Amino acid sequence: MTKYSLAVDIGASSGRLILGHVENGKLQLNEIHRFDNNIVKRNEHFCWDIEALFQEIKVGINKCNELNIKPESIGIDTWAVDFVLLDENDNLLTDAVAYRDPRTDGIMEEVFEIMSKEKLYLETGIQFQKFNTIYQLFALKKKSPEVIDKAKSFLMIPEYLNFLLTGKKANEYTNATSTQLVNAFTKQWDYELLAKLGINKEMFLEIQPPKEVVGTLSEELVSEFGFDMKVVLPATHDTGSAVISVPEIEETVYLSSGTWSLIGVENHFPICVPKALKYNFTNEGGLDYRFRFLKNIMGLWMIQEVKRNYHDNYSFAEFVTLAEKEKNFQSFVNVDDDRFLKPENMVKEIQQYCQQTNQQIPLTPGQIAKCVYDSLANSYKRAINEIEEIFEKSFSRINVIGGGCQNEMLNQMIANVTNKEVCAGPIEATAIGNLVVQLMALEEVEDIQQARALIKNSFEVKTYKPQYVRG
Ligand SMILES: Nc1ncnc2c1ncn2[C@@H]1O[C@H](COP(=O)(O)OP(=O)(O)O)[C@@H](O)[C@H]1O
Ligand SMILES: C[C@H](O)[C@H](O)[C@@H](O)C(=O)COP(=O)(O)O
Ligand SMILES: [Mg+2]
Repeated sequence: MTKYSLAVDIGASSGRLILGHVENGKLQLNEIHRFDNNIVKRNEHFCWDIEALFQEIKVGINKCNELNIKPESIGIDTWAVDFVLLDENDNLLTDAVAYRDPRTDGIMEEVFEIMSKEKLYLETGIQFQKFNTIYQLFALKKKSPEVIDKAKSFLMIPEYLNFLLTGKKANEYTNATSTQLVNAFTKQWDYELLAKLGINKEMFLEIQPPKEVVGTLSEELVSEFGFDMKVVLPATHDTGSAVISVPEIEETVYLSSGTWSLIGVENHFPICVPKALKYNFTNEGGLDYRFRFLKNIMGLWMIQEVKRNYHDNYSFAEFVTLAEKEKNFQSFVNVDDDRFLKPENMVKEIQQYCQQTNQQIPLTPGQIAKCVYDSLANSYKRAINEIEEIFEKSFSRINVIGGGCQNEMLNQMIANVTNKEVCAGPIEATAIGNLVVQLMALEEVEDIQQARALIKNSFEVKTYKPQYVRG
């Protein structure tokens, strides 16, 4: 009998539920539900509407009944770093505050007074993003120490959604590493660091690796859906799941291209050398305790905000078409400037940056989009140069995965500026990585090697060769 698994992949801009099963040696996908994921304002903070997200998950699960499919398992992955705290009665003590909220402004520097940046990096190997969980918790402790003291459970977003499904609580390794509170070598919570920060360690649970089963659905949900499922821990950090889907990981730089651009390589040990710190690379956890040596680049968030600024009058595909008509326009912004993390108006922010740097100011939607794409491609080139400097080797291939791999113009730009071959796909890399870990838990797939072979055999990737562009 065919065994189906259900992946719930919620990125920072959109969520999707995708059924997966193996048939004729290929992983067959069926997207059964898709929804927007928008930041909302609550109690003066930018937050995720976690209740709405859980309702969307339930809508998606119920659609299985319309298909007369009862999945064996479900697995949830989302963006990193964000969390909720529960009290002794498992009631929410906090909103699901979003990492783009300004509550962590200036906090990183305060933490460095307790533990130096260098020591923090040597112990955790995690990149310095001002919104890392460590800084969110320190900010919360400063503003509302009573909340931190009352907290009995720390759950990251996928883990809280698992709790709503099962009543069970578990912290998962790949996402836990994004907090900058896990020791890269022990792979456990860094209790000494927590003590120094005055954060109670009791609320952190034993870290579990991907493939573990959290539990099964609550009785209430079984009666609501009409069937039960195993709730499996995929790599619950979405990028952790995405990287599993890179079919040819050796000699490859992956670019997980979605709201964020996560660019890096797969490693089997953490690299915390001074140059990695200087270039702000991270060592986030991967499947089977691999490491994702990567860095965050602002990503397609910028074009998402541009789209919103133009009142959604243009689709993502239309922005590409408009940009292609502006081949002679070329201005660049530093995409990783904090000013682009959550500006009032992205279009104006980009125009102001170009004016302040004495460049041609993009005025049309096509010129704005071209500026974003050119700037992202340049940032990717710089990151790849840094990776090759650290590894003292050249990488021959770039694999773009995620929604952004549909941007053919950007794929070609990346090939041209890096002078490397670009492979694009799979689009739903995160959900695919989520699914294959569930299939491993169900013993349908043996290991990551077999999973990658299955993925290679199941999904087309499009190749882009460097082209000489007339100056
Ligand atoms: N048809 C398309 N053409 C070009 N770019 C696209 C297309 N569809 C989606 N994208 C890009 O993919 C991005 C979303 O990627 P996705 O991986 O779904 O994001 P996330 O997981 O962060 O929500 C969009 O911001 C957009 O820039
Ligand atoms: C805030 C984190 O850096 C972010 O979650 C990143 O790690 C990530 O995974 C983003 O994934 P998207 O699919 O939302 O781009
Ligand atoms: Mg994503």
